[in-house]
Formats: sequence, structure tokens, C-alpha cells
Amino acid sequence: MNQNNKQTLTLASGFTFDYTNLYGDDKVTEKDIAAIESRLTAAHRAIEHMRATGEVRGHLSKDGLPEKVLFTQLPYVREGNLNSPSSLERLQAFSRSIRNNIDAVISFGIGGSFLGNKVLFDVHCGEFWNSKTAEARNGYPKLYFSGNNMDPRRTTELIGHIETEARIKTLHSPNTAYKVMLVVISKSGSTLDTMSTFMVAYDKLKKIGPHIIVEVVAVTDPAAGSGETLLHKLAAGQGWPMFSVPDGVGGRFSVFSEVGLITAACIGLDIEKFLAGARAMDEACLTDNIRHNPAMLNAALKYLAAEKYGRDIEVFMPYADYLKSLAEWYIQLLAESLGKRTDRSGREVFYGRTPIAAVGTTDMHAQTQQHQDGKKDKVVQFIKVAEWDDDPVIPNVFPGAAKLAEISSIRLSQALDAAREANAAALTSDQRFNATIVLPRLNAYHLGELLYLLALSVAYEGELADVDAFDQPGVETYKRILGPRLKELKIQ
Ligand SMILES: O=P(O)(O)OC[C@H]1O[C@](O)(CO)[C@@H](O)[C@@H]1O
Repeated sequence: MNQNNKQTLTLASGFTFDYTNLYGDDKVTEKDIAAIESRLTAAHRAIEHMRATGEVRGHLSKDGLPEKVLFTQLPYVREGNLNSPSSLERLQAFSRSIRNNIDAVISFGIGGSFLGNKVLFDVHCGEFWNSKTAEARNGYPKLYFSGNNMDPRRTTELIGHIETEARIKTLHSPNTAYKVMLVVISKSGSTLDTMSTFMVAYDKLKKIGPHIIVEVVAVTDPAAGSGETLLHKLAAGQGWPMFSVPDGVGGRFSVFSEVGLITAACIGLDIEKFLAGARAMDEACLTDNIRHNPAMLNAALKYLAAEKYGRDIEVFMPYADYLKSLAEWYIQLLAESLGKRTDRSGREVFYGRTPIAAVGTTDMHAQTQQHQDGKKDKVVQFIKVAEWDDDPVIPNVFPGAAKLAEISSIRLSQALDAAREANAAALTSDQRFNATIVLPRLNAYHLGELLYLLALSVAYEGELADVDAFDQPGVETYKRILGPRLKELKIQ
């Protein structure tokens, strides 16, 4: 830390949290941190206690019962843990069974049962996966998402697209069927958006004809008895294979569980490396020294930026197209974890930073005007990728055009990074708080580090703000209004 006036925390992997523009004079100060020292110590103890026992003071389930918080166990693959050598082997066997066998997977889910899966897909597969040959996909199926909305047009078009793909396959090889696997992910097992689109697709695809074979896999809470989910009951009745959303792992923390790992298995993303990255981040956060603990440091700086300096909005801005879904995952994590009406004593506090998704450089031509000249109520969290697998040099194709010749002979990544640095410098010149996380590369390991850092940070911030970071009572209010209205809509 502190080379050339830079404030950075770098892990052995090269993963770096650069908080130079968030800490110091005219920013969050050393004195601010010192003023909350005892609360930081208490927060760290609470996280240690959560890790050891799963207990979080004041946390209750949706039904008002004590509930453990176990996501910190997920990176550790041990027999008896939520992820164990045998559960991972089952996922690998599943992965082998669909490779060179299933043509397409449709993953149904919303919120925590979708957003993390989309991040894994985008980082590993990119935009053009479904247009690639099976060989280029290494035998893994095409993958589509559904259920993350109830949009009638997209749902219909997706089914139509699968039907077309099946027809093309049978035209080329008349005696073969097209195999589509519907992976239905829902912890509660009855979420409207997920189950409605699943039922529409299941029904339509099953009726198309014998040249389409439909298989279903369910991912839901494994509880049996009175707590059994509707999806679990259905899967048991229909004989669908099942994977689990373990008890004590909330949707927005479930990317490290079979919820996220099933997508990894479908596309061939390295599960062990992903969990190893998360584990390395957890280990880095074991220390009570804030200068060495990335989650505690990130949480403390953002908490102080909000509480002391009114920076109540967090703009999450990766400089990478394929990390836009990461910003969307972060929106749920931050909004559901920290957007709370009351603290843990029941006092009204209306806590939480409002998350905004942005992508650099795209949103420099859209949002940056607001970030630079609007209210000073934001922290901009940049994400930088240090090294890219492919990195074209801008060629000097039109030497006669001086302005274009000027930008030639530099790599796209250099231009991208220069733009991010210019944005950060411009914001800093007007006391607009920002920080940068540097990922050495865009791969499963560093993604594991990053997602885990953000998840653990909200746990720390929940402690600092004294709010329950693991419930989401606010989403029940509209659900209570919606339920009866849906019943009235029933077509006779
Ligand atoms: O996995 P489920 O139970 O379908 O829930 C999906 C999402 O809905 C929410 O409960 C909010 O409505 C999220 O917390 C959750 O990730």
C-alpha cells in the first residue's frame, strides 16, 4: 500500500483494491476510520462468529424464525460442508452427461437464481456462444436464460427459436432428435416469474413433436416434510434430477452453491478455480487489520462515504462489456442486503446506498455527465481488467486522416484504460469519490475473488449499519398485493 501516494490493497494473486480516490484529504479520512474503530472490531468479531457458527444477531427467516447464514462455508470444499468433494463430483458427472449430448439448456430463474448465473455465462462464454459450432463450444450446449421476466414476446420468441433450431438439426440428420434441457432454479420453488415461463415453455416444447426431447432439472431447497417446496414436490413426482439451494444460503449469495455451479457445469467453467478464488478472498479477509482485509476496508469506506459525506449512491462501473451482468448482480446484492427500513433494534433508519449499473466506456457517453456535474451523492466503483486474452492494436488504416492516425498503434485495452483513468481523474478533481478494483484477468478464479469480496463486504456493512443484511422484507409488500390480483385474472 501507499506507493506513489497510491492507496492500494493487493492480494498475492494480483487482485487489487485501489482506494486512492476514496481515502485521504477531502475524502474519507483516517480520523473517520479511527472514529469507528470499536465498531469495526465488533463487526469483524460478528463476521468471525458468523463464519464459525452461521449465527448473525437479529437475523430471522421470511417466516420469522432464526435462520443461519452459511454462504462463507461455500468456498471450502470438504465432506460435510455445503460444497463437498462428492457434491462437486456429482456436478462434474452432470457436466459430462450433457456434453456432446444436450443441444440447448434453458435456465429459468430470477434474482439470485439468475443474476450470478448470467455473470458466469457472460465471462466464460461471451456474447456469441450460441452462434458458435458445438466444436467451438467444446461440446457444451447452447445456453439461454428465461424466467428473469415474464415478457410474452421474448418467451414466445425463445420457444420459436428452439423449434427452428430443432427443425434445422433434423433436416441435417433426419433420424436424430433435438435435446433441450430446462433447468428450473428457485429456492422458494414457486416464484411467479420463474414458474410461469417454465410452464409455458415446458408445455409448448413438449407438444412440438417427437423430434424435440425435453428434459428437466430442478434446483431448489431440498427440505422435505412441511417445508418442502412446490418445485421439490413436482420434481420428486416427475422424477426430475435435483440439485440444491442449501438452507442458510440466500439467493443473492447462492452463486457459489449449486445454483451458480450448475450453470458452470453446463458451460465448462472451471468450478474448482472459481471456488478457489472465493476461498482466497475469504482467507484474505480473516485478518482484523482493516488495511489488509479487503471486505472490511471496502465496507468501511463506503459506509463512511454514505453516512458522513452523503454519498448514498454507488455506481458500479466495470470497463468490460461482459461484466455488465456483474453490475446487475451487484444491484440485487446491495439493494436487498442493505436497503432497510429499520435497524436490528426496530428503529427506522431507511439505510442503504442505491446501486446503479454502468459500463465503461459506454456510459461515459451517457451517465458521466450526471456523475461529474450532478449531486455529489455518489461513489463510482470502477472495475479494471489488467490483461486481456485478445487485445487488437488500432491500425493506421487511414494515414491521411490525422485524428485517426493519432489513435493508431495503441492497443484497445490501453485506450480503454486511459479512458477509465481520465474518468477517475476528472471525478477526483471535483471531490467525487471513486475507487477501482483491478482484476488481473477475466477468468473463473478472479471472478470468484471479486464476487466473494462483494458478498462479504455487504455482511460487514450490515454490521456497521446495524441492519440485517440477509433478509428482504420489502419485497413481500407488493407480493401481498399481487397474489389476490392474479387470482382475479384467471381465464375461465
Ligand atoms: O429463488 P427464488 O425463491 O425463486 O427467488 C428469486 C428471488 O426472489 C427474491 O426472493 C425477491 O423477490 C430474491 O431474494 C430471490 O433471489
